[in-house]
Amino acid sequence: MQTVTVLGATGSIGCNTLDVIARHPDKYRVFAITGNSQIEKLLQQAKACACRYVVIADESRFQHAKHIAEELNIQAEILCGERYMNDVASAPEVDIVMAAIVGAAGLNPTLAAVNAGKRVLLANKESLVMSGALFIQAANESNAEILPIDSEHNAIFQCLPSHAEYGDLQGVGISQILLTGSGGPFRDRPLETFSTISPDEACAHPNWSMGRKISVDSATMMNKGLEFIEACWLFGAKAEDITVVLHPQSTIHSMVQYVDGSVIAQMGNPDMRTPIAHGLAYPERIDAGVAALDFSRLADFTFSTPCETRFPNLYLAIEACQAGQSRTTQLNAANEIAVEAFLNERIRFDQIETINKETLQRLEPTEICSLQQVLEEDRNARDMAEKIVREIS
Ligand SMILES: NC(=O)C1=CN([C@@H]2O[C@H](COP(=O)(O)OP(=O)(O)OC[C@H]3O[C@@H](n4cnc5c(N)ncnc54)[C@H](OP(=O)(O)O)[C@@H]3O)[C@@H](O)[C@H]2O)C=CC1
Ligand SMILES: CC(=O)[C@@H](O)[C@H](O)COP(=O)(O)O
Ligand SMILES: [Mn+2]
Repeated sequence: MQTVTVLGATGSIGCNTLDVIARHPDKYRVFAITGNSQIEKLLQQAKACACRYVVIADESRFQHAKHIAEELNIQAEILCGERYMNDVASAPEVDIVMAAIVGAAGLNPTLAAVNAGKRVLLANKESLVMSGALFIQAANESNAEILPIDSEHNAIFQCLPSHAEYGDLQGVGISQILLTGSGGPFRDRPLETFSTISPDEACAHPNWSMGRKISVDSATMMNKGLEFIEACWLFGAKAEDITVVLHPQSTIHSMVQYVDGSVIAQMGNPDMRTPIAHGLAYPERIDAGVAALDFSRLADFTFSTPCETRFPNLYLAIEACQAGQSRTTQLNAANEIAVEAFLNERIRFDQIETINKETLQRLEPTEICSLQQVLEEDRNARDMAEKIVREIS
């Protein structure tokens, strides 16, 4: 029996994780779940999975949560604040931690799990983008097992040879990692209408059902940019080892090309329960509740190169990746502020790029050697991005 903590249980990945776990009561038991604003949903989840602890990030909702827990007769202990999120991510009873908090808020609890040497199912890509070298170093020191949950990285992981050494892709005959992206909802939308895109339109991803922040990132293709950086850290790849390929159907989740001309792809229906089940059970396989791919019903199967004019955020992220850690920390922070400002209708969709680019232009690259420096860089870039939002809105 494996014991699991789910960070970000109320979100899209969190719900899918609890769904897969519930299919295997003989294999997994939930130790703790965490959430932020969706208190009733979180407590209903606690009742259903019979976890020992529930942690609420937002302290202002604690009393309300205790009240509902009493009403629902919930046995779990209700805790509140980041300290307890870190505790349930690192507790000795825990074997596996699903890191599915969205954005920079996920960094500290995810690192707590890494430092405690857990099997970490990494959905929170922002933590690697913010702190890549420190994150990987922490995992090496604690022997934490980082398993990629992001569908592309999970696919790449499945396509790599098991004897691949971190940082030596060429040594096992790999010539390219082919990172696929759908192009989101605006792949074919006339560019001159981008200024009128609404938050709901941006969140309507054609293939995946996801939280609002990552959905907007998919629409700008910043998601693919963050994934480019994430792939570099996860697989010890250099920017020139990775090519982004547009594949609108999201049937192939990514590929690895070898020097002998072979290309190995991982395919499946677009359902995050597949990578989640893979991470939970690795190296075994368990039922994820996902329908088998029906090749007789696959209509199109197409590939192209993403256009820089349509998707400038992707290229901004690749440039930041080449420029080093402080630039990706700054870009991630600016993008979180920009996406939130767009979702709150303070800026237009096409101004997300303006905020991201302008923030990088106004800040200098710095050297990052500690977590404290990561958090300082993140803070500075947020302040700068917020200033620019105020200037243009
Ligand atoms: N959804 C997907 O299919 C995929 C997601 N990912 C990555 O996984 C992560 C989660 O994405 P997704 O599930 O879509 O996001 P959601 O927005 O659906 O869920 C986010 C979760 O984080 C919690 N949360 C939000 N803010 C805070 C905070 N300040 N402190 C603590 N917890 C907080 C939310 O709590 P509450 O809801 O209670 O407010 C919720 O549980 C992201 O990093 C995303 O990039 C990667 C690949 C695919
Ligand atoms: C499901 C998942 O992993 C998302 O990150 C997905 O990749 C989003 O689709 P895009 O390829 O449109 O960004
Ligand atoms: Mn992805």
